[in-house]
Amino acid sequence: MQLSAPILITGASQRLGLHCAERLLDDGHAVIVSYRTPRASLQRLRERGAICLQADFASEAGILAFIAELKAHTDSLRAIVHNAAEWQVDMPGDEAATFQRLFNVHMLAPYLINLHCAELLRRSTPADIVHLSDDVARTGSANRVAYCASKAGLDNLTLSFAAKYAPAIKVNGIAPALILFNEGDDDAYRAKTLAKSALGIEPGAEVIYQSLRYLLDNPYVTGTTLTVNGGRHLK
Ligand SMILES: NC(=O)C1=CN([C@@H]2O[C@H](COP(=O)(O)OP(=O)(O)OC[C@H]3O[C@@H](n4cnc5c(N)ncnc54)[C@H](OP(=O)(O)O)[C@@H]3O)[C@@H](O)[C@H]2O)C=CC1
Ligand SMILES: Nc1nc2c(c(=O)[nH]1)N=C([C@H](O)[C@@H](O)CO)CN2
Repeated sequence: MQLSAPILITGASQRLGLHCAERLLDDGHAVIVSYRTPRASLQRLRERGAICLQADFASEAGILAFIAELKAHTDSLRAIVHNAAEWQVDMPGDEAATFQRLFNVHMLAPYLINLHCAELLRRSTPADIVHLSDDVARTGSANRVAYCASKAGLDNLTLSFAAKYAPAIKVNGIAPALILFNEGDDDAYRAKTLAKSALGIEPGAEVIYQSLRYLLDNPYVTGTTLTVNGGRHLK
């Protein structure tokens, strides 16, 4: 039995986004995902009934084109999960373009999608927006200055949109640290990274779905960013 209006999750062709899309389908939700790069994972999502829409949030035009395509596929939304992100180091010689792209993906896309799609969320009760941020916004980052600043700005969007859309739409964030290593991460990097948290584990994507589930199901939480970082702030 399918539950209410679809949940949109951006950047869900792999890793945390794909896991959350699969788990939302497990829980009976209709799901719409955005992807930038076609992957085999999308076929499985389509077989399970998900709508998969191609989108590149690197430019305003790409964001607005996605919004138009989304509105051609649904007239309501249960939730929007802004998961798409580019974990990019600062690029000497390409600083401005990298900065602009990261701010487009991590701030302009959530900003424009939230503004243009609020009408779709208002047709659902309850309704949620969830921003996937990064615990590194708490501390800053010497080699990912632009990435970190854009995620800190996303945390501020959580506060503003929570105030703007209450009580009809709850707006919250999730700020992870080391949930899932990347394939190219070597043993030295993995050991160094695990040592940064009090709990010292690579938990896997389910801890993010648990956090998302909590935010979707709790009627009394808005303007909050959940820290899911293994206790990094304690070290
Ligand atoms: N994994 C972790 O340990 C941590 C993750 N996070 C945050 O959690 C979220 C999910 O993390 P994770 O699964 O590792 O993310 P990924 O690095 O796998 O990125 C998620 C997706 O974002 C999409 N994306 C990147 N750039 C663009 C763009 N210009 N337009 C549209 N989509 C784009 C990619 O699409 P495609 O592949 O199709 O090109 C990718 O599949 C992110 O917001 C991340 O910052 C925070 C801290 C730790
Ligand atoms: N979009 C992404 N953001 C982040 C990733 C990632 O793989 N994709 N990974 C991390 C790291 O796990 C970091 O938390 C520890 O090294 C951070 N953000």
